[in-house]
Amino acid sequence: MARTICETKNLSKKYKNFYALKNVNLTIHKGEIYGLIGENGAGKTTLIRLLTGLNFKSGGEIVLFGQNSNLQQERLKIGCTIEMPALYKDMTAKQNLEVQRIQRGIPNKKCVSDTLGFVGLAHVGNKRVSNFSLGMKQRLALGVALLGEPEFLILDEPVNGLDPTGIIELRELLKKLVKEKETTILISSHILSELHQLATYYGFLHNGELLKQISAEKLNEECKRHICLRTDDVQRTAVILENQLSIKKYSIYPDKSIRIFDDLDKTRAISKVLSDNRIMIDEISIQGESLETYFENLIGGRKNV
Ligand SMILES: Nc1ncnc2c1ncn2[C@@H]1O[C@H](COP(=O)(O)OP(=O)(O)OP(=O)(O)O)[C@@H](O)[C@H]1O
Repeated sequence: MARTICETKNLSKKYKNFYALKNVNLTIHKGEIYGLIGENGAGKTTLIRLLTGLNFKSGGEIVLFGQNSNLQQERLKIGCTIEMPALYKDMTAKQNLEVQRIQRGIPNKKCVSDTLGFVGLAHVGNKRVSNFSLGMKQRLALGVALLGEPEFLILDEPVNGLDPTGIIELRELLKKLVKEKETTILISSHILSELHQLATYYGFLHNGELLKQISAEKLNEECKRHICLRTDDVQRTAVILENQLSIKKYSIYPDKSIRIFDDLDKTRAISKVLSDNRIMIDEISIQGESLETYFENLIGGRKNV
Protein backbone atom coordinates (compact mmCIF):
# COMPACT_ATOMS: atom_id res chain seq x y z
CA MET A 1 0.00 0.00 0.00
CA ALA A 2 1.39 3.40 -1.01
CA ARG A 3 2.21 5.94 1.70
CA THR A 4 -0.60 8.26 2.77
CA ILE A 5 0.27 11.85 1.83
CA CYS A 6 -2.86 13.58 3.02
CA GLU A 7 -5.69 12.53 5.26
CA THR A 8 -8.56 14.36 6.90
CA LYS A 9 -10.63 12.96 9.75
CA ASN A 10 -14.09 14.46 10.31
CA LEU A 11 -12.76 17.76 9.01
CA SER A 12 -15.32 20.57 9.34
CA LYS A 13 -15.51 24.27 8.60
CA LYS A 14 -18.37 26.33 9.97
CA TYR A 15 -19.29 29.93 9.14
CA LYS A 16 -21.82 31.05 11.80
CA ASN A 17 -24.55 28.40 11.42
CA PHE A 18 -23.45 27.23 7.99
CA TYR A 19 -21.20 24.22 7.42
CA ALA A 20 -18.97 24.81 4.36
CA LEU A 21 -17.41 21.42 5.15
CA LYS A 22 -18.93 18.71 7.27
CA ASN A 23 -17.05 15.70 8.66
CA VAL A 24 -14.89 15.17 5.60
CA ASN A 25 -12.83 11.96 5.63
CA LEU A 26 -10.48 12.02 2.67
CA THR A 27 -7.37 9.98 1.95
CA ILE A 28 -4.76 10.61 -0.74
CA HIS A 29 -1.93 8.16 -1.37
CA LYS A 30 1.49 8.82 -2.88
CA GLY A 31 1.57 9.07 -6.66
CA GLU A 32 -2.17 9.53 -7.01
CA ILE A 33 -3.84 12.25 -9.06
CA TYR A 34 -6.84 12.85 -6.86
CA GLY A 35 -9.72 14.60 -8.62
CA LEU A 36 -11.85 16.56 -6.19
CA ILE A 37 -15.20 17.04 -7.91
CA GLY A 38 -17.98 19.33 -6.75
CA GLU A 39 -20.42 21.90 -8.08
CA ASN A 40 -19.91 25.61 -7.40
CA GLY A 41 -20.10 26.17 -3.67
CA ALA A 42 -19.56 22.48 -2.82
CA GLY A 43 -16.62 23.33 -0.56
CA LYS A 44 -13.59 22.52 -2.75
CA THR A 45 -11.72 25.78 -2.18
CA THR A 46 -12.57 25.70 1.53
CA LEU A 47 -11.06 22.23 1.82
CA ILE A 48 -7.94 23.31 -0.07
CA ARG A 49 -7.58 26.43 2.09
CA LEU A 50 -7.69 24.27 5.22
CA LEU A 51 -5.13 21.81 3.85
CA THR A 52 -2.74 24.58 2.87
CA GLY A 53 -3.16 26.50 6.14
CA LEU A 54 -4.84 29.55 4.58
CA ASN A 55 -7.83 29.10 6.84
CA PHE A 56 -8.58 27.50 10.22
CA LYS A 57 -10.69 24.40 10.64
CA SER A 58 -13.67 24.36 12.98
CA GLY A 59 -13.31 20.69 13.85
CA GLY A 60 -11.64 17.39 12.96
CA GLU A 61 -8.08 16.61 12.02
CA ILE A 62 -5.64 17.12 9.14
CA VAL A 63 -2.75 14.68 8.68
CA LEU A 64 -0.02 15.61 6.19
CA PHE A 65 2.82 13.22 5.35
CA GLY A 66 1.79 11.19 8.40
CA GLN A 67 1.97 14.14 10.84
CA ASN A 68 -0.96 15.76 12.60
CA SER A 69 1.06 18.40 14.44
CA ASN A 70 3.52 21.09 13.36
CA LEU A 71 1.69 21.16 10.03
CA GLN A 72 3.32 24.42 8.89
CA GLN A 73 6.59 22.49 8.61
CA GLU A 74 4.93 19.73 6.59
CA ARG A 75 3.28 22.33 4.34
CA LEU A 76 6.71 23.35 3.04
CA LYS A 77 6.50 20.16 0.96
CA ILE A 78 3.28 21.40 -0.70
CA GLY A 79 3.00 23.49 -3.87
CA CYS A 80 -0.33 25.14 -4.49
CA THR A 81 -2.34 27.30 -6.87
CA ILE A 82 -5.61 28.61 -5.51
CA GLU A 83 -8.12 30.33 -7.78
CA MET A 84 -6.46 32.78 -10.19
CA PRO A 85 -2.77 32.91 -9.36
CA ALA A 86 -1.18 36.16 -8.28
CA LEU A 87 1.34 36.86 -11.02
CA TYR A 88 3.15 40.16 -11.56
CA LYS A 89 1.80 41.20 -14.93
CA ASP A 90 4.49 43.79 -15.69
CA MET A 91 7.27 41.28 -15.10
CA THR A 92 8.45 38.55 -17.44
CA ALA A 93 7.76 34.90 -16.74
CA LYS A 94 11.38 34.43 -15.68
CA GLN A 95 11.25 37.42 -13.32
CA ASN A 96 8.03 36.13 -11.76
CA LEU A 97 9.68 32.81 -10.98
CA GLU A 98 12.83 34.54 -9.74
CA VAL A 99 10.82 36.68 -7.29
CA GLN A 100 9.07 33.57 -5.98
CA ARG A 101 12.37 31.72 -5.69
CA ILE A 102 13.90 34.49 -3.59
CA GLN A 103 10.76 34.92 -1.43
CA ARG A 104 10.75 31.22 -0.63
CA GLY A 105 14.48 31.09 0.01
CA ILE A 106 15.23 28.46 -2.61
CA PRO A 107 19.02 28.61 -3.13
CA ASN A 108 19.24 26.81 -6.48
CA LYS A 109 19.02 29.59 -9.14
CA LYS A 110 18.88 27.05 -11.93
CA CYS A 111 15.44 25.92 -10.79
CA VAL A 112 13.95 28.97 -12.58
CA SER A 113 15.11 27.93 -16.06
CA ASP A 114 14.43 24.25 -15.29
CA THR A 115 10.87 25.07 -14.26
CA LEU A 116 10.28 27.26 -17.32
CA GLY A 117 11.40 24.35 -19.47
CA PHE A 118 9.27 21.85 -17.60
CA VAL A 119 6.05 23.84 -18.03
CA GLY A 120 6.86 24.56 -21.71
CA LEU A 121 7.52 28.30 -21.39
CA ALA A 122 11.28 28.39 -22.03
CA HIS A 123 10.77 30.19 -25.36
CA VAL A 124 8.69 32.98 -23.77
CA GLY A 125 10.64 33.34 -20.53
CA ASN A 126 11.54 36.94 -21.34
CA LYS A 127 8.03 37.94 -22.38
CA ARG A 128 5.87 40.06 -20.08
CA VAL A 129 3.02 38.21 -18.40
CA SER A 130 0.57 40.93 -19.48
CA ASN A 131 1.02 39.55 -23.01
CA PHE A 132 0.33 35.94 -21.97
CA SER A 133 -2.78 33.98 -22.90
CA LEU A 134 -4.80 32.41 -20.11
CA GLY A 135 -3.27 29.02 -20.86
CA MET A 136 0.25 30.46 -20.60
CA LYS A 137 -0.65 32.12 -17.29
CA GLN A 138 -1.95 28.80 -16.00
CA ARG A 139 1.33 27.15 -17.00
CA LEU A 140 3.31 29.86 -15.25
CA ALA A 141 1.14 29.53 -12.14
CA LEU A 142 1.87 25.82 -12.21
CA GLY A 143 5.56 26.66 -12.54
CA VAL A 144 5.34 28.90 -9.44
CA ALA A 145 3.74 26.05 -7.50
CA LEU A 146 6.42 23.63 -8.72
CA LEU A 147 9.44 25.79 -7.86
CA GLY A 148 10.48 24.03 -4.67
CA GLU A 149 9.89 20.56 -6.21
CA PRO A 150 6.90 19.90 -3.92
CA GLU A 151 6.02 16.34 -2.99
CA PHE A 152 2.35 17.25 -2.99
CA LEU A 153 0.83 19.60 -5.55
CA ILE A 154 -2.59 21.13 -4.95
CA LEU A 155 -4.36 22.77 -7.88
CA ASP A 156 -7.67 24.56 -7.43
CA GLU A 157 -9.64 24.55 -10.69
CA PRO A 158 -6.56 24.85 -12.93
CA VAL A 159 -8.54 24.03 -16.08
CA ASN A 160 -10.93 26.95 -15.57
CA GLY A 161 -11.06 28.95 -18.78
CA LEU A 162 -8.71 26.67 -20.71
CA ASP A 163 -9.68 25.57 -24.21
CA PRO A 164 -9.69 21.83 -25.07
CA THR A 165 -6.07 21.97 -26.31
CA GLY A 166 -5.00 23.72 -23.12
CA ILE A 167 -6.74 21.02 -21.06
CA ILE A 168 -4.94 18.26 -22.97
CA GLU A 169 -1.58 20.04 -22.54
CA LEU A 170 -2.12 20.48 -18.81
CA ARG A 171 -3.15 16.82 -18.53
CA GLU A 172 0.07 15.69 -20.23
CA LEU A 173 2.15 18.01 -18.04
CA LEU A 174 0.65 16.66 -14.82
CA LYS A 175 1.06 13.06 -15.96
CA LYS A 176 4.71 13.81 -16.70
CA LEU A 177 5.09 15.23 -13.21
CA VAL A 178 3.77 12.09 -11.57
CA LYS A 179 5.88 9.85 -13.80
CA GLU A 180 9.15 11.75 -13.62
CA LYS A 181 9.02 13.24 -10.12
CA GLU A 182 6.55 10.96 -8.32
CA THR A 183 4.55 13.99 -7.27
CA THR A 184 1.16 13.44 -5.65
CA ILE A 185 -1.54 15.76 -7.00
CA LEU A 186 -4.88 17.01 -5.71
CA ILE A 187 -6.82 18.76 -8.45
CA SER A 188 -10.28 20.27 -8.09
CA SER A 189 -12.88 20.86 -10.75
CA HIS A 190 -16.61 21.29 -11.08
CA ILE A 191 -16.56 19.45 -14.41
CA LEU A 192 -15.90 15.77 -13.99
CA SER A 193 -15.13 15.10 -17.65
CA GLU A 194 -12.23 17.59 -17.52
CA LEU A 195 -10.45 15.30 -15.10
CA HIS A 196 -11.28 12.20 -17.07
CA GLN A 197 -8.14 10.45 -18.37
CA LEU A 198 -6.13 12.26 -15.71
CA ALA A 199 -7.37 11.47 -12.22
CA THR A 200 -6.50 8.08 -10.78
CA TYR A 201 -8.84 8.59 -7.84
CA TYR A 202 -11.94 10.71 -7.38
CA GLY A 203 -13.62 12.33 -4.39
CA PHE A 204 -17.14 13.72 -4.82
CA LEU A 205 -17.95 16.72 -2.67
CA HIS A 206 -21.49 18.03 -2.36
CA ASN A 207 -22.84 20.62 0.06
CA GLY A 208 -19.70 20.32 2.15
CA GLU A 209 -19.89 16.52 2.45
CA LEU A 210 -17.60 14.01 0.77
CA LEU A 211 -20.19 11.67 -0.71
CA LYS A 212 -17.80 9.10 -2.14
CA GLN A 213 -14.17 8.29 -2.91
CA ILE A 214 -13.53 5.88 -5.76
CA SER A 215 -10.61 4.82 -7.96
CA ALA A 216 -10.75 5.74 -11.65
CA GLU A 217 -10.68 2.06 -12.53
CA LYS A 218 -13.64 1.28 -10.28
CA LEU A 219 -15.52 4.32 -11.57
CA ASN A 220 -15.08 3.20 -15.16
CA GLU A 221 -16.25 -0.26 -14.14
CA GLU A 222 -19.34 1.14 -12.41
CA CYS A 223 -20.16 3.22 -15.49
CA LYS A 224 -19.35 0.19 -17.71
CA ARG A 225 -17.17 2.52 -19.72
CA HIS A 226 -15.18 1.05 -22.58
CA ILE A 227 -13.56 1.85 -25.89
CA CYS A 228 -15.72 0.62 -28.76
CA LEU A 229 -13.59 -0.22 -31.78
CA ARG A 230 -14.72 -1.29 -35.25
CA THR A 231 -12.20 -2.17 -37.93
CA ASP A 232 -12.04 -4.06 -41.22
CA ASP A 233 -10.05 -6.93 -39.63
CA VAL A 234 -11.11 -7.83 -36.10
CA GLN A 235 -8.77 -10.80 -35.62
CA ARG A 236 -5.64 -8.96 -36.69
CA THR A 237 -6.70 -5.93 -34.62
CA ALA A 238 -6.95 -8.13 -31.53
CA VAL A 239 -3.46 -9.54 -32.08
CA ILE A 240 -2.02 -6.03 -32.52
CA LEU A 241 -3.76 -4.75 -29.38
CA GLU A 242 -2.25 -7.58 -27.33
CA ASN A 243 1.22 -7.63 -28.83
CA GLN A 244 1.91 -3.98 -29.43
CA LEU A 245 -0.12 -2.23 -26.72
CA SER A 246 -0.33 -4.97 -24.07
CA ILE A 247 -4.11 -4.60 -23.99
CA LYS A 248 -5.52 -7.80 -22.52
CA LYS A 249 -8.95 -6.91 -21.13
CA TYR A 250 -11.20 -6.79 -24.19
CA SER A 251 -14.06 -8.74 -25.76
CA ILE A 252 -15.06 -9.33 -29.34
CA TYR A 253 -18.81 -9.06 -29.96
CA PRO A 254 -20.92 -10.78 -32.67
CA ASP A 255 -21.36 -7.44 -34.48
CA LYS A 256 -17.56 -7.54 -34.87
CA SER A 257 -16.95 -4.69 -32.49
CA ILE A 258 -14.16 -4.93 -29.96
CA ARG A 259 -14.77 -3.52 -26.49
CA ILE A 260 -11.75 -2.58 -24.41
CA PHE A 261 -12.47 -2.15 -20.73
CA ASP A 262 -9.22 -0.82 -19.30
CA ASP A 263 -6.78 1.58 -20.90
CA LEU A 264 -9.45 4.18 -21.73
CA ASP A 265 -6.69 6.73 -22.21
CA LYS A 266 -5.20 4.74 -25.10
CA THR A 267 -7.54 5.78 -27.93
CA ARG A 268 -4.83 7.82 -29.64
CA ALA A 269 -2.23 5.08 -29.28
CA ILE A 270 -4.70 2.53 -30.66
CA SER A 271 -5.52 4.71 -33.67
CA LYS A 272 -1.85 5.23 -34.38
CA VAL A 273 -0.77 1.62 -34.10
CA LEU A 274 -3.69 0.40 -36.23
CA SER A 275 -3.03 2.93 -38.96
CA ASP A 276 0.69 2.03 -38.86
CA ASN A 277 -0.44 -1.55 -39.52
CA ARG A 278 -2.75 -0.37 -42.33
CA ILE A 279 -5.94 -1.45 -40.59
CA MET A 280 -8.97 0.69 -41.43
CA ILE A 281 -10.82 2.06 -38.40
CA ASP A 282 -14.57 2.47 -38.90
CA GLU A 283 -15.21 3.64 -35.34
CA ILE A 284 -13.31 4.33 -32.17
CA SER A 285 -15.26 5.90 -29.34
CA ILE A 286 -15.72 5.79 -25.59
CA GLN A 287 -19.08 4.42 -24.59
CA GLY A 288 -21.04 3.70 -21.43
CA GLU A 289 -22.64 5.96 -18.85
CA SER A 290 -21.06 9.39 -18.92
CA LEU A 291 -19.16 10.49 -15.85
CA GLU A 292 -21.43 13.54 -15.67
CA THR A 293 -24.50 11.31 -15.45
CA TYR A 294 -22.81 9.25 -12.78
CA PHE A 295 -22.14 12.38 -10.74
CA GLU A 296 -25.66 13.72 -11.25
CA ASN A 297 -27.11 10.41 -10.07
CA LEU A 298 -24.84 10.46 -7.05
CA ILE A 299 -25.92 13.97 -6.11
CA GLY A 300 -29.54 13.38 -7.12
CA GLY A 301 -29.75 10.34 -4.90
CA ARG A 302 -28.42 12.49 -2.11
CA LYS A 303 -30.87 15.35 -2.73
CA ASN A 304 -33.80 13.00 -2.14
CA VAL A 305 -32.50 11.74 1.20
N1 LIG B 1 -15.63 33.47 4.35
C1 LIG B 1 -16.81 32.89 4.16
N2 LIG B 1 -17.89 33.23 4.88
C2 LIG B 1 -19.07 32.64 4.70
N3 LIG B 1 -19.29 31.64 3.81
C3 LIG B 1 -18.25 31.25 3.07
C4 LIG B 1 -16.96 31.84 3.19
N4 LIG B 1 -16.12 31.23 2.31
C5 LIG B 1 -16.87 30.30 1.65
N5 LIG B 1 -18.14 30.32 2.09
C6 LIG B 1 -19.23 29.46 1.63
O1 LIG B 1 -18.83 28.11 1.73
C7 LIG B 1 -19.37 27.33 0.65
C8 LIG B 1 -18.24 26.60 -0.04
O2 LIG B 1 -17.45 27.55 -0.77
P1 LIG B 1 -16.17 27.14 -1.63
O3 LIG B 1 -15.58 28.39 -2.15
O4 LIG B 1 -15.32 26.27 -0.81
O5 LIG B 1 -16.87 26.30 -2.78
P2 LIG B 1 -16.21 25.71 -4.10
O6 LIG B 1 -16.60 24.27 -4.17
O7 LIG B 1 -14.75 26.01 -4.15
O8 LIG B 1 -16.99 26.52 -5.21
P3 LIG B 1 -16.47 27.15 -6.61
O9 LIG B 1 -16.40 26.02 -7.59
O10 LIG B 1 -17.60 28.09 -6.94
O11 LIG B 1 -15.18 27.84 -6.38
C9 LIG B 1 -20.12 28.30 -0.24
O12 LIG B 1 -21.50 28.22 0.06
C10 LIG B 1 -19.56 29.66 0.16
O13 LIG B 1 -20.52 30.67 -0.03
